[in-house]
Amino acid sequence: YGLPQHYISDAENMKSSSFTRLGKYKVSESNNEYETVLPAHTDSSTLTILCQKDVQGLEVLNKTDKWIEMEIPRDGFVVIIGDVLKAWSNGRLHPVTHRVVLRGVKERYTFGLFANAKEEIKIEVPDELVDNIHPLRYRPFTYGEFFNNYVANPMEALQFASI
Ligand SMILES: O=C(O)CCC(=O)C(=O)O
Ligand SMILES: [Fe+2]
Repeated sequence: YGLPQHYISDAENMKSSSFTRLGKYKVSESNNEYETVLPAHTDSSTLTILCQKDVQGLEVLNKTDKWIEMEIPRDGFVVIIGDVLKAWSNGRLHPVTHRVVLRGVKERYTFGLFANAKEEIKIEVPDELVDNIHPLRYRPFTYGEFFNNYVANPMEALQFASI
């Protein structure tokens, strides 16, 4: 996108509050139907990296609003763009809406790395990503400001900073 190869920002300078999470999803024994165990959402991270053990279940929403079942390979990872990276990239990178649906009674385990900036870190579109064809779409904001909006309204979390 025209950025220098090494773009150093505050968030890159380890001022992060990234975390990992081990997830366990289980359906009730009595339920033989498909069950949505994690509702549709986009991530509040900058970037999420996920792997899982054996049981599939991740689904992503495509451009025509169809749910697509992801097949995560045994030793593979899924990389999901978070809302923050959408703003940071001036709208070039797109956070995918995703959910977890279980189709059997076997529990599903996932392990995720959620890359996040600390609350006080400013998310600001680099000048290189703004030009006549790509006018500035998001004003600068702190991660904390974003997160408050995400909690209040997860599906429109970037609205507050949209220009
Ligand atoms: O467990 C998964 O496959 C997805 C988890 C997820 O989307 C999340 O924790 O935000
Ligand atoms: Fe997610």
